[in-house]
Amino acid sequence: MVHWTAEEKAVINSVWQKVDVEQDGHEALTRLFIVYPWTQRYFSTFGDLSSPAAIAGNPKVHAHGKKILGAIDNAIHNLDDVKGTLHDLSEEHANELHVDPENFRRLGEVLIVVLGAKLGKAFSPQVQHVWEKFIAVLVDALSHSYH
Ligand code: HEM
Repeated sequence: MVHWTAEEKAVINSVWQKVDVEQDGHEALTRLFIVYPWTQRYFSTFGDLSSPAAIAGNPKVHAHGKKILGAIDNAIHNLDDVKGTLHDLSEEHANELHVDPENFRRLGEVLIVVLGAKLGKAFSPQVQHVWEKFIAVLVDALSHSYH
């Protein structure tokens, strides 16, 4: 079981309060598709992803980014049981969507970049350190059904 100190929880929550699930989710998923283009292959139903402008302007990317950050929001509200909270999503990604779990790390990485760009100096090394732990817990929970 993951242990969180009161300080770690406070850091995660104070950053998350500044996040706009819709806008920042859109930015994170746009970044995922541009930085790691092979991740697009799972989203053949999304239509035009042929250029950075097409990706950024695609309404399905917008809607799906919000869904992803909505799930992360749920995990943050349940820090003491991230694994249980994301259990069904892990099953779905493993058994129905067949997403290579390495891609969860990539999503975590672009989220860190989005947070860093948004918070600037407030996203200090200490804050990043706590967020890297959260991302590791998130990736582990989503990867659970692959084990
Ligand atoms: C790491 C954080 C991630 C979270 C929290 C997350 C969350 C979600 C959520 C909430 C859904 C909607 C599930 C539903 O409505 O039943 C979803 C669907 C999906 N996810 Fe993820 N996801 C993540 C990463 C990824 C990655 C990295 C990929 C692939 C590269 C991926 C591929 C998909 C696909 C293909 C769908 C179905 C999309 C559709 O057809 O509407 N996910 N995900």
